[in-house]
Amino acid sequence: MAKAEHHDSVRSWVVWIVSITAYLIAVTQRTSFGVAGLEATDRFDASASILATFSVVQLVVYAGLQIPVGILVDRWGPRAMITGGAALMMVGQLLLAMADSVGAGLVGRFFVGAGDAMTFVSVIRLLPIWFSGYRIPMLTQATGMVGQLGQLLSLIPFVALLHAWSWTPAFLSLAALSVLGFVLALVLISNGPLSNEVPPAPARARVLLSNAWREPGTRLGFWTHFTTQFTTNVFLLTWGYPFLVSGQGVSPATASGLLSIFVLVALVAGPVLGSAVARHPHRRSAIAFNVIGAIALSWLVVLLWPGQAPMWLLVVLIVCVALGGPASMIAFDFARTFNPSHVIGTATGIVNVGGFLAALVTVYVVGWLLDLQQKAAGSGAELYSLDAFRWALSFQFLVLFGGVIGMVITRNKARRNMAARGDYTPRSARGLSGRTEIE
Ligand SMILES: NCCCC[C@H](N)C(=O)NCC(=O)O
Repeated sequence: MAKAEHHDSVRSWVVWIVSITAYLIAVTQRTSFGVAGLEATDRFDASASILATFSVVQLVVYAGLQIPVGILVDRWGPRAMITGGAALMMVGQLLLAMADSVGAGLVGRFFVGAGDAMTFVSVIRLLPIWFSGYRIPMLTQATGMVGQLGQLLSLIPFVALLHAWSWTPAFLSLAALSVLGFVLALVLISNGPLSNEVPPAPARARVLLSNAWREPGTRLGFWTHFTTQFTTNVFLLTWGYPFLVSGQGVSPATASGLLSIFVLVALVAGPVLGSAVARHPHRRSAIAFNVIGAIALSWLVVLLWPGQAPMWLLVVLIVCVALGGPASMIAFDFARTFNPSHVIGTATGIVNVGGFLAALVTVYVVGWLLDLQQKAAGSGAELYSLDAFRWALSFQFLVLFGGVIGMVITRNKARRNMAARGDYTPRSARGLSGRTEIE
């Protein structure tokens, strides 16, 4: 991509800092309900499965809105979407602050999920507007990393507020945080000089979607996100903790320590992968395949290990699974570089469905397989035994395999298209030609 005059300017950095602040706030809103589980159980007089419904509703809303959001980012620009997202999250947290029934709480969580869904894709869309190509892979990684710090805001100050002030004031302060995000985004984010490139009137949604989907590079991004990210989500959102504690016999405190390795790995691996992608854009899918190989191999060894795995092996597993988070950001690079600028939002939305869809399916099927084995073993059988986990978590290999097939097919298709345009040769794939932006 040619460097425009406004690229990498002071204004660019202001827009980026404000937009990642909006994303950080969105991740805080996203993760706030999870850390208030015990208080929510009391407030709504809820069972574990009702509590789980709150997370599922939020994830389904998030994943389901990615494509509409991507299309709207291309039509209205990222600024409207980030400010709109902050407004929706504010409404959602207000409703949650006042809610005293499960139904009212779920409506609040629906709004939070919808506002959250509008943020990340818009922030990623701002990067090629404001920065030159070589900076974008690093900034994409940095965006992902900063966003994850939002989880710390939920874990530390929000939990402290919840304990000191109770439910309503704590959730009202989260609503106030989104007001801050709204005002900052409204005042300081701009769609840039390219904003007048938004394509004109009707049928745009269908056309944008079909243009983005027909591009094999978008589908390569979808499958890359699908395959790299889902094991991280499955581990962090649901099955990691019970697998470690009940399956592997690790103490709850050690399990929490092991889960915090995810943040460490993201902080270290993000810049490494970002600079690798910036220096070797022709190696992007190879980098993703290596991470996927490490995830599959580490799971294979842990699940085949006779008895409980030693601590060093569990650490290796978690490091490999955690690499999936930063590796999944490569998928957005495919969306950006294979599509014309007026379709990048839509393509980014499509890509961002991948990992969340794979995670939703896997979380559900693993739970179903655990239940099934318990039923088959008869009454009194342990739900979370190590052997039950071995079979249930093996479902991940099917998803990994399906994702890799999708990646190989779409990568080959992307290469064929590029070869037809004269943009790809086996030499360029080895990085010897000086051409950039291939997979
Ligand atoms: N450093 C890991 C960040 C992973 C981010 C992830 N790939 C992603 O797709 N995030 C979307 C979001 O809305 O957070």
